[in-house]
Amino acid sequence: MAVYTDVSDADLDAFLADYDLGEVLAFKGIAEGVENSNFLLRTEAGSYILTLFEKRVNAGDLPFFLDLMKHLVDRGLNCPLPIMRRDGAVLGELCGRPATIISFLDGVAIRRPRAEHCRKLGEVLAKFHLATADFPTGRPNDLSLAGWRQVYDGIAPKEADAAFPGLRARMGRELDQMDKLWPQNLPSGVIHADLFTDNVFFLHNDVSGLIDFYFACTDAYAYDLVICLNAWCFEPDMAFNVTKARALVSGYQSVRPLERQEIEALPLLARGASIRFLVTRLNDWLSVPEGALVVPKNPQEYATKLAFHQGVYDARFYGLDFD
Ligand SMILES: Nc1ncnc2c1ncn2[C@@H]1O[C@H](COP(=O)(O)OP(=O)(O)OP(=O)(O)O)[C@@H](O)[C@H]1O
Ligand SMILES: N[C@@H](CCO)C(=O)O
Repeated sequence: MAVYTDVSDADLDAFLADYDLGEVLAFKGIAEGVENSNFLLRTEAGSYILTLFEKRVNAGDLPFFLDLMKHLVDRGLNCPLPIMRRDGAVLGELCGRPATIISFLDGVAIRRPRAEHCRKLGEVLAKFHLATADFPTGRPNDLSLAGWRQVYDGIAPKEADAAFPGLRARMGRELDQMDKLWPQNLPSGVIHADLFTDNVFFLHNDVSGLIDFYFACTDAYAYDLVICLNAWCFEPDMAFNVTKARALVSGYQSVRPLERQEIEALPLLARGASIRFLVTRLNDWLSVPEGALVVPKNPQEYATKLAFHQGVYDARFYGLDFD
């Protein structure tokens, strides 16, 4: 359960005094997620999610995320809307953390996606990229090359080697490779950057909404696509499912065709998308704060995905047809 910060009734009442949401009817910590503290909040006015921003989110970036959600809703993409306080602000402070209330989205996250879900995901991802093309601001990706290195450098070698022998050294070699090979100048814009299965809701076999925009940033569109490829197209035994990959990519291309340079860059981007989650997972695995209710995610999964992509020669491995 991702609850890093306990919120007492008195804290909650003081925070809600700035809102027009009526009496609290229910308030409980949410069992999913690893980044922030999330609570389901039901009041006389409706159902909401209360989020306290923890470790990785910079308070200065929050207006970007919250404005982005409003922009996406204006463009017809279903995602949560930040709820305004009486003074018009959408951000406050609770238990010493930046905190916000967003609308609750109906829908179910699919734990074991099938190819048709991957196709729908591809379509909605491309729509997201088109919808953000006129979003007026950007945010550098602080979890790209320099950011991966920074997280990696903060990982204690002894502890890492005790938990996962040899893994840290392999990661170091891959980071050196990425520094040399990372593709530049690909078509870019605002990307979601964390569109895992728990962040995409489905209803009646259609995508009903997207959540969790707190890694959104400016980066290559194709990088967002391979983050999804990693998160959606491997089986629980880590076998790569090319049918799902083909469905994902063709769903994406039905809305936004990839350029040749993007297709050629996919294997390297997929390696980067693997090391990105590998470094944060290994870091988090070794540093669960005392008292936090969280189940850290296993880094080994992304080490296996990285090894797969290191053996990929070109995008045909992902089910793309090109000459
Ligand atoms: N607007 C929403 N409507 C309905 N449920 C939500 C909403 N926002 C969050 N949730 C629920 O809370 C859970 C955790 O939210 P979220 O994914 O934003 O947390 P996180 O800590 O950032 O997690 P992650 O590990 O995916 O980064 C989601 O999996 C979902 O069940
Ligand atoms: N989606 C991330 C956690 C949130 O950043 C992961 O699975 O490692």
